[in-house]
Amino acid sequence: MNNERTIALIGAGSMAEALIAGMTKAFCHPAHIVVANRRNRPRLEELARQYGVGTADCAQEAVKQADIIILAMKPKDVAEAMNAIAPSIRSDHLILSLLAGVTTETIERLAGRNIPVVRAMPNTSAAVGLSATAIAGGRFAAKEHLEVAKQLFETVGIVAVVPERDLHAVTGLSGSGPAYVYYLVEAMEKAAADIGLERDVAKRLILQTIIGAAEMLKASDKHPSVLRREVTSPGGTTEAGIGVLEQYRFQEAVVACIRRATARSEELGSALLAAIMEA
Ligand SMILES: NC(=O)C1=CN([C@@H]2O[C@H](COP(=O)(O)OP(=O)(O)OC[C@H]3O[C@@H](n4cnc5c(N)ncnc54)[C@H](OP(=O)(O)O)[C@@H]3O)[C@@H](O)[C@H]2O)C=CC1
Ligand SMILES: O=C(O)[C@@H]1CCC=N1
Repeated sequence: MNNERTIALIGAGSMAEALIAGMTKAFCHPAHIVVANRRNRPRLEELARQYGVGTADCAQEAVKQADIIILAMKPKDVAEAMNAIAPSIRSDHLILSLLAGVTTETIERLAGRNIPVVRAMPNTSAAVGLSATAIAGGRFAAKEHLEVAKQLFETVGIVAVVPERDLHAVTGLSGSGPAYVYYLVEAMEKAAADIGLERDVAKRLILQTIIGAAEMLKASDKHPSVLRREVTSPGGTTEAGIGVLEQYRFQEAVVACIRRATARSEELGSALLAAIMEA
């Protein structure tokens, strides 16, 4: 908790909350965080009550108090938000953008000045200190800015520094990734109900299965296909089950899913840039 910088979070949604939960455990005292949103005042009060963070009546007020500005609104709302805060942005500010698809160049344009921007793609597991985050620096981000971003995101999980062009793929893979796992769990819960297992028992068994498999992947240097084969007895139950997944082209579906999410990140970024250039 040796960070003394004040952080303004602009946006108070799921990702902002995941970061607040993680940062207040390991990065900074809640008094060093000030949160602003567009209009949902009860949401700010809820975050203040739960985490002890400060709140601001508007984004501009939050920015004036801060050393680091974290952009945590949806990509479609960033132009409006940046218009409001641009007059209060100082050259010693560091902007961290969490926005899917939006390039550092777009943020620099919206800021209207040569400002250090670090683009980050965390995921909501930041709330429990287990985010998989990738970061990339913009044109005016020095080594020290990337280092600050790395330190901040390391308090909520692991951090990879990547070339900015890779962030679309990271978004499709690990930014959206927790949702794919939750979707799998939803399906396992439906199946458990279908085959007559009691709900709470099934929930416990599914959770431990997911945690156990993740821990095995972490602890062992075996390829996932080897770990899978170790579960699969010839003529046994797993082989029968995986055969059905193959019929449904499960792996192809996952690859297509991640490709589509990656393409969507590119679309979000280019649509915003086109709108800014037109305005
Ligand atoms: N959710 C996730 O898993 C991840 C999200 N991201 C990125 O994080 C960003 C936020 O996503 P998420 O938390 O899910 O979004 P949410 O919809 O949950 O929250 C968006 C927040 O932005 C606020 N907001 C909107 N417009 C403005 C504005 N003009 N000024 C100030 N605040 C504003 C909203 O306030 P109000 O409610 O008052 O309108 C709301 O608090 C996105 O850009 C997304 O791409 C990145 C990684 C993972
Ligand atoms: O769905 C989204 O657009 C955001 C970005 C990554 C996860 N959620």
